[in-house]
Amino acid sequence: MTTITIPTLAKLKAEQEKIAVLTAYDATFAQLAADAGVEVILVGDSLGMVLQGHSSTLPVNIDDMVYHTACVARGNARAERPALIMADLPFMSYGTIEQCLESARKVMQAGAHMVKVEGDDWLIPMITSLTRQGVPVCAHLGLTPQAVNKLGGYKVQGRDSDAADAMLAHSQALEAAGVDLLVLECVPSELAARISASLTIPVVGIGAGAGTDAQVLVLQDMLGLNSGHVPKFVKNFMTDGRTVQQALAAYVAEVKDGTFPAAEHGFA
Ligand SMILES: Nc1nc(=O)c2c([nH]1)NC[C@@H]1CN(c3ccc(C(=O)N[C@@H](CCC(=O)O)C(=O)O)cc3)CN21
Ligand SMILES: CC(C)C(=O)C(=O)O
Ligand SMILES: [Mg+2]
Repeated sequence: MTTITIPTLAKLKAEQEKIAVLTAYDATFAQLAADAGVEVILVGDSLGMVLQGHSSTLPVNIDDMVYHTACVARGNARAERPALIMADLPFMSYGTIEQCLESARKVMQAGAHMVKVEGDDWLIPMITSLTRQGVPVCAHLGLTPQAVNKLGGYKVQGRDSDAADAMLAHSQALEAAGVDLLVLECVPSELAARISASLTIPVVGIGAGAGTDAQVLVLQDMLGLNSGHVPKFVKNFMTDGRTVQQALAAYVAEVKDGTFPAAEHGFA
């Protein structure tokens, strides 16, 4: 079997097969995730919270992302069927075209196959440039953790009808600008389903209900390693005496057959 590519993901959406995404930040878990059948590994800037112990993703810098992307790329390469590696561009590393291209160059040269950026319309010049340079892009809408200070907390987004209409319009503009994938985080399930149905590109949900084309969770969260407040969208798969490998396989199976997410993992 060959590595997962952008066209593979588009084909999975077209064939209505759900796509399983997980974060990983190191070689061991990257290989385990790929071997469990995860199609996309996200080297998320959530590593600032999960690995570094910060209370937001803002302290993460591009060198952190390069280091963890390189670790993940080495583990992923040992998998029987490597996943597609997506790397978050961290806070304030993509505000201008020049800075965005330089940040993307660093993570792509470290082994990423795609970059992810948080934001709406304002990203279009950066997306256009990345796309022209051959860099696949994932956009991230809804709860965008890098904007936590503006949003006033980790809260569900797009609840009123104006915000919902704006999110749909932004997602369509981002697709038209060339993005290959879209993450929707903490968005009412009905809105996320409406956006997913209106786009050709796959939509990845986290706290966005069962109507998206793909699901993502933070690896530690789905292994039950969460401390403190556990977000509503998290499900612990490390149950029933499972090994880590079995928990990862259960996650992939439940995403594929639609068992996860259940209604209780989404927002109205
Ligand atoms: N371990 C971990 N898991 C994540 O999913 C995650 C991170 N870290 N770090 C970066 C962001 C931050 N995320 C978060 C953090 C908290 C909530 C949360 O508590 N949400 C409330 C919703 C409140 C409302 O109704 O508006 C919840 O109860 O789920 C959501 C996303 C998602 N990301
Ligand atoms: C939660 C996902 C979507 C993310 O951006 C991250 O892990 O950083
Ligand atoms: Mg992130």
